[in-house]
Amino acid sequence: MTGLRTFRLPATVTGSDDDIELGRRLIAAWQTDGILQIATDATQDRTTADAMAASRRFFHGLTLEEKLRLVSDLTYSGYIASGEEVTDGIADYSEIFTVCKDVPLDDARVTGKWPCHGPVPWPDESYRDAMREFMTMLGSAGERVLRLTALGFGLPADTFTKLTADGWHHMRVLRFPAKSETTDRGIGAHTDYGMLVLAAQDDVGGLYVRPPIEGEDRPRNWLADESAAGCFQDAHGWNLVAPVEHVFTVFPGDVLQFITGGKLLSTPHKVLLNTRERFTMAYFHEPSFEAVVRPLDCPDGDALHYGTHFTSMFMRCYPDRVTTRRIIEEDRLTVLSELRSGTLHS
Ligand SMILES: O=C(O)CCC(=O)C(=O)O
Ligand SMILES: [Fe+2]
Repeated sequence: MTGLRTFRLPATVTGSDDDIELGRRLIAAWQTDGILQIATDATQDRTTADAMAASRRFFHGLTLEEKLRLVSDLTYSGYIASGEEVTDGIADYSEIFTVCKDVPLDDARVTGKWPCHGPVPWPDESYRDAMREFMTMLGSAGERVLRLTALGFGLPADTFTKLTADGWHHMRVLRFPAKSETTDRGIGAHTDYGMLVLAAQDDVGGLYVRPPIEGEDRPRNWLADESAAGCFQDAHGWNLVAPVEHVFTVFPGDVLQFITGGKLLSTPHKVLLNTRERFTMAYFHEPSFEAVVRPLDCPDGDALHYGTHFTSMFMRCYPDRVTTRRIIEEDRLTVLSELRSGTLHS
């Protein structure tokens, strides 16, 4: 795909006429292309390059055995070997390090057996610091994009960011091998789960997105009987996100589709392997784990509990992981139902 729209974010979003106009243009870009680009400056490019270098060092420098030790039965943070993740029941070939909120063992949510809560099994401190800095940078952009988006819809600037205070922001640091004679599957078609996906990729290419298509019904991925996993996988209508320097890409996730009643759609995407290995980092800007989200134009409508959505999606992607098994064995889903009904607080 050529010519994605590229925008420059203001340092702060005050609600000025320029902000409102920019917000409208972001919305229009997503409604046409499903994805847009944010221009980066030299400082941001340096932070991205440092994180990419840490990612290469990790994936290339450690043996498989060393990487496989970086797993936790408390949190989905940590290493995911090629072939371990499944999308729509089919193995993906990405090799991943996932970073979720780094919650210490003595935190009440960990001792209280909240699912998905625990310390990140970092490979080392320099990797941790590079990833944290990159996530903080994208988090700042994510907050501004959400404020602009609210303004673009004619809503108060904090409509979405009210939900992202103490957000369950997380990231997937990915390496894709070169394609083989037997497969070019990277990751199957899916949508991501929260507000926004902000990503930086290297120069190889392999990500495809599906823009909104007139008359095409999109699954509501948060419902137990509707799934975006595998949807439209082999259909026409996918566009390559060509690698471009000095930008990161941004598209909406499931929670924005839910909250806007489908005015913004959670962008389906998939990854094909290329002729060279590929590195990318996808950061997810999310509501807090405890957030209960309601559609803007139907405040009495069904609610979406973000922590429940996150937990179900990760259990679906990693059915055999120790983390999933512990959630089931210790009945940690009961904690989620208590959180949903408001009988439990952090
Ligand atoms: O490889 C990419 O660019 C996107 C990866 C992705 O979709 C994900 O990690 O959820
Ligand atoms: Fe994704």
